[in-house]
Amino acid sequence: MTETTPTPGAQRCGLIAIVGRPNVGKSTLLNALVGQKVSITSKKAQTTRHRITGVRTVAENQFVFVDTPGFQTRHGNALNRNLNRTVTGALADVDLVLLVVEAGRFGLDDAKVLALCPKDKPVVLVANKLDAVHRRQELLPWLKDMQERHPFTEYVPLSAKKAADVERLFSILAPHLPQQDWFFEEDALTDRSERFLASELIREKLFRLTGDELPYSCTVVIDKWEEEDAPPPSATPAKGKPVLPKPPLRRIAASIVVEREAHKGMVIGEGGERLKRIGSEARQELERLTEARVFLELFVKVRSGWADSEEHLRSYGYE
Ligand SMILES: Nc1nc2c(ncn2[C@@H]2O[C@H](COP(=O)(O)OP(=O)(O)OP(=O)(O)O)[C@@H](O)[C@H]2O)c(=O)[nH]1
Repeated sequence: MTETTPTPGAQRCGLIAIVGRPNVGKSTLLNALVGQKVSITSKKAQTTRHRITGVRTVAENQFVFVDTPGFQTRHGNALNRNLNRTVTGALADVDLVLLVVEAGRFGLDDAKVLALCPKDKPVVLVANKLDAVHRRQELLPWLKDMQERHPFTEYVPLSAKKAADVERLFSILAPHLPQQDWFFEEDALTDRSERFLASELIREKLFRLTGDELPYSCTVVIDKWEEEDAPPPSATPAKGKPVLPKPPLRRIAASIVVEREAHKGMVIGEGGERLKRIGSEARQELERLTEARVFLELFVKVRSGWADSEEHLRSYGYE
């Protein structure tokens, strides 16, 4: 929702980090806030590994969202150490932190994320999945308990799946943004490249179509990305037929990197059916998002132990 440019000096703009343990609904909230799919949502925990920025401008306020991965508490391997660094790094330079928890619940994992939140910045408690709370009055003692844990700037029970709740969140957050000029054009949505969107989309299809069988440590690497301009309209068009411009073409090759040979089979599926479906669904969505024709080739590679090696992480861009 963008409106007319306000008078200079009245603009507010700030960086907002969305943090929380895995599976509390951070990606769902971000997607609802920025109004376009920039991050993937999945029933599988820990599917958000990248720092993603979404931008939304409402009246004179520009909200710049930084989606951070859940604070990893269970596994100590290099991948997760890397994630924790991302969380701390993302929080160092923001203006506002949204701590997402599930309404009525606050466990050890949530407490660990709260401990990472900066003490000198406003932290808003977003109590998500309100629709799943059947006895609302039971939330009152819980909210009181939360007040005792941290002097949160605001307490916002909501459901990230309800548009009205999400719009209300903007008006709650706006007064906490610093008064400064916008960082982005009014209609900017994300600073992520199409390449990144492509790998995220493939990953989303991968997890959706493999269900719970596949460990979260699988990743997608874009090996080739070629863009061809739209060809000029073909010679003489048939009489009376309009010449429609052809959309540009993207030639993309990507590898799904799995940890074990057995996982490779899961991704490929019987007779290659599953891999075919992952590719075809990702291609269709990419074509819609980029308004280009997409030629997508998918490969599956086994990279044993990659999640444990800092060196591999660097080569896959998890810095
Ligand atoms: N009932 C209900 N479910 C929700 C709501 N918001 C998110 N979910 C569900 O919670 C699950 C996790 O959502 P995500 O948005 O992927 O969670 P996340 O915190 O980004 O997870 P990680 O990527 O693992 O850190 C999904 O199955 C969502 O559909 C909500 O408001 N109500």
